[in-house]
Amino acid sequence: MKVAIIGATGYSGIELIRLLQNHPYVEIEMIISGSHDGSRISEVYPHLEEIIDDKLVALDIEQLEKVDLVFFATPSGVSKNTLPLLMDRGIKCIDLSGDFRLKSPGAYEDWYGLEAAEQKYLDQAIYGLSEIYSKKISTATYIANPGCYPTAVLLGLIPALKSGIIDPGSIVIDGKSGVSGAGRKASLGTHYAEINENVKAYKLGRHQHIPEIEQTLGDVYGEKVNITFSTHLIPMSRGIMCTMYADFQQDVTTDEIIHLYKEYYQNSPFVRVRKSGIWPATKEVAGSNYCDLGFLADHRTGKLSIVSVIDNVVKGAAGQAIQNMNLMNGWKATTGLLMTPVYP
Ligand SMILES: NC(=O)C1=CN([C@@H]2O[C@H](COP(=O)(O)OP(=O)(O)OC[C@H]3O[C@@H](n4cnc5c(N)ncnc54)[C@H](OP(=O)(O)O)[C@@H]3O)[C@@H](O)[C@H]2O)C=CC1
Ligand SMILES: CC(=O)N[C@@H](CCC(=O)OP(=O)(O)O)C(=O)O
Repeated sequence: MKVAIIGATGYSGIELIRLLQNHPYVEIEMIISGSHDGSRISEVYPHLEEIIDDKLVALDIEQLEKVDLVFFATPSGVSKNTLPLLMDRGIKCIDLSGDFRLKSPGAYEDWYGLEAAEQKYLDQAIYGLSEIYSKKISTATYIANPGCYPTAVLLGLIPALKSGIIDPGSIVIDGKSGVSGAGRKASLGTHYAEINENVKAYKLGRHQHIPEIEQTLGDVYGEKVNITFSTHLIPMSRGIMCTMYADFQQDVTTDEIIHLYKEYYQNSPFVRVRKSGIWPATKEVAGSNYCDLGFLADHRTGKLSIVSVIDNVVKGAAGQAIQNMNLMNGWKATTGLLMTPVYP
């Protein structure tokens, strides 16, 4: 199958290229770059020298008719204009940005501060949280790939919420991300001296992933769910940890919770559930498509704690996008994605 990548020189684009090198059924036909067209990809990223030397090309919608699927690895605000042109031509797309995740144009405009795509285009995109919506994804033509934090949060919360164990009104999420989550473009907030030996809270109460998480929790629970979500930037390159807290509605033990999650994810090879007392760490998923989960049912406080870790660029972006491409094509979800995490 032939694919194209738009926004290839960003962190998610380059991760798509790395992962697709090992995919048995995919050939990268076009690597599209607005900033470096005419250069070789290995000139922009020397670690690819003698591995992949393709020339970067400028975007040309007509040329995309040659490929079977297009990945958008562009910032929010780009695909909402370009992806509808591909929808009109029936070309399969997976969008890694936030442009097609929210079903309400008003919510997108409120949280992203940008004009939304037309409703008829938003309606065609399926939210690509692979483990939860695999059936819908298998027949989809257009995928809105989830955000990095929502992937970690939703995989951690959904089984407990659906089973009625936790009070949906009591959910508090503490999220921490490595700096690659902010993309490759330099900025004051991600400058070395600002980040090194520092931890910063940011976007409290106004993070664009709040409506995305609430939309999906509401969908699986059947009622509106509001969350408290606090995000922090920490001095590492890759990785997200979300620690979540919620009040019990039922009397359950940690072992019962672990049993529930193991059953829920028994056919989900990328979700790994830790034993009681063992907590997942970001290094344990680095460079891989795994989401690892740990649990504590604390009867002293009446609260459930859930720890969820992913690699933001893999399971939080390029890896999950490839998992979705696999599901869309009827291939095994793990095709090309079974890497052992990089440790240490
Ligand atoms: N980094 C992460 O952990 C995650 C990122 N995402 C989402 O994936 C998308 C890409 O993120 P990421 O790779 O981190 O971002 P980067 O900033 O690293 O890269 C984005 C790339 O998009 C292209 N681009 C930038 N501005 C424009 C523009 N105005 N019009 C068209 N193309 C543009 C550029 O590539 P070129 O010049 O080659 O065209 C740029 O390198 C974003 O929407 C992000 O929110 C989602 C989950 C996790
Ligand atoms: C560390 C950091 O800045 N992370 C980004 C994640 C952005 C992202 O990937 O999300 P969208 O695709 O929804 O834009 C943030 O918190 O906004």
